[in-house]
Amino acid sequence: MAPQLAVSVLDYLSPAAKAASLPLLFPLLLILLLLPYLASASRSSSKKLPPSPPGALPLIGHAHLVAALPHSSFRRLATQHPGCGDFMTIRLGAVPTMVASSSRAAQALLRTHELAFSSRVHTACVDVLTYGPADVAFEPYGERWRQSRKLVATHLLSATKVRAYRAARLEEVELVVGQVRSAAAAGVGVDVSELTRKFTNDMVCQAVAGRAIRVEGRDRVFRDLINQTLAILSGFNLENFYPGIARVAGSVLMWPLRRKTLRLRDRWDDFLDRFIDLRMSEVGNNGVVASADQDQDQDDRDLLHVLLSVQQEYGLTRDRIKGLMANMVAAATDSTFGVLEMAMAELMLHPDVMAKLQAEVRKSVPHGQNFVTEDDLVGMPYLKAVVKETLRIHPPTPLLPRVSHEDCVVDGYTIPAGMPVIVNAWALGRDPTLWDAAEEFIPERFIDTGDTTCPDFRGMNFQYLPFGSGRRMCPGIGFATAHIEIMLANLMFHFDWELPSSVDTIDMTEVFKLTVSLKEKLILNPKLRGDIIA
Ligand code: HEM
Repeated sequence: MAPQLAVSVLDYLSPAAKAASLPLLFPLLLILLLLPYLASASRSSSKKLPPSPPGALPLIGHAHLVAALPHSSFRRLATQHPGCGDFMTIRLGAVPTMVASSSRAAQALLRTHELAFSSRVHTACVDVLTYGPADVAFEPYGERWRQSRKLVATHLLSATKVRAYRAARLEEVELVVGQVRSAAAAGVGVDVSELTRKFTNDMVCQAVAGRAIRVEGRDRVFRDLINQTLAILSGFNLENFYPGIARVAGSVLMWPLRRKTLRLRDRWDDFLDRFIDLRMSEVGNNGVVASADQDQDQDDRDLLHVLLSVQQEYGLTRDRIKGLMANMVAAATDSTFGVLEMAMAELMLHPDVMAKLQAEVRKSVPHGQNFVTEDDLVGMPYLKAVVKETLRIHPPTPLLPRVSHEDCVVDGYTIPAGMPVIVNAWALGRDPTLWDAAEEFIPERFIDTGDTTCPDFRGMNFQYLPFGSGRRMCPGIGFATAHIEIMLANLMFHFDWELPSSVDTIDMTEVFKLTVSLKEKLILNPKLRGDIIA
């Protein structure tokens, strides 16, 4: 979904192939490019689509107007052009895409016509990397998606399961605090981005595949696979912009990307198969894992164990098990870590907010206790407000990608089946008509004062959708917030934080790879509180 939109189609060829084939390729490409463009333009002209901002060029449409941060470009186009504020049609290559930028538009799509927009676009690359798709995130809406979603919601992400991991979470937090403490003692900086990313990745991997994931650096392999998967999914893909050409000349033009994707999928296979085989040999019993009813200690079971135990009952193929495992780790890691990174960056930019948060955390922990536990979090409304404000101003998944699976009339516009639809959740969180001082970081807006109602992020407030809304909304809210809150609280409890002497301020430049994170690593100097028991 996250396109390097301005990339030329020719970038797909190797330098040698490019040189040899340019004279022949160019006219051919031009014809091929024009055909689907004209065909789709004439098809869509018979429907009344939302207005388009001016400036579309033949062949590439609005792609040149969409920069590296598409959420920001979409908002600029929506606010600058009259009539585009709610819905607009952006043409990316040959593909018309509807973008919804207001709370009213989000509500129309995600509540009034929710069912019609409850699928996602998937391409051949997505299918290869998601085993079908056989995961939760890309699987089209239907019976199989419902079954997969129920499996992960019950056996990985339910409140009971999230609670069951609280001891493991605290153990991981202690490891991180130990590392930061060593850095503080040595007077050196720590890479907060790396620490929080590793913390999230380790916890997610453990919940999905058990503690053995950490043996011999397997968690690092998992992370590398995810990084490469996100790079492919967020990079330029001819199929996303010129599906007609991809169909006609796909085998030639898409070969380099396809080869890269297949190689990556082989690495996923190698990794996940070994893991599944190992688990089956460990449980013995001819590889038959105890069923949910037979298993005494159900809360502690990781997702792989559960999937193997219900494999026969649900008719799960091995590929589907692999798709679900990979999907959970990929969906959970960067989004959750992104909030921790951005929260720490905003706190550094707002020392008054950091001081207020530290005061709340430090006073809520009983005297003599040397870590914040999850029981202590109950008395920390400001911590929760800081997390919510971070999610408002920096939602890690800024765009909600959907596709219409039937023709649908929305607000007088006819959206044809198969049209990609994007809700710009980032724009909603920064809409000045919905939020006072919308661009400012003010956690107080999320403190419930009794006379105002604070927006909640559970998908019913259409001005604030960091986790999406409707049946495709994020199932990992409880899992994510549990990790973010306990880690942030402990970072505030144990340490004071300073910028390295070589730096004046935090560089908030973002990069977008389906999720958003800081472009530069967040390096900070921790100072250990004098009064804390080591
Ligand atoms: C702060 C952290 C997170 C944020 C901000 C976030 C945000 C989102 C958003 C915006 C969506 C798309 C929703 C829509 O289309 O309406 C989504 C989907 C999803 N998220 Fe999260 N997420 C986070 C953490 C997690 C975690 C921890 C997990 C799992 C352990 C997870 C699993 C998923 C899955 C499986 C989907 C696809 C759901 C579907 O299509 O049915 N997410 N997330």
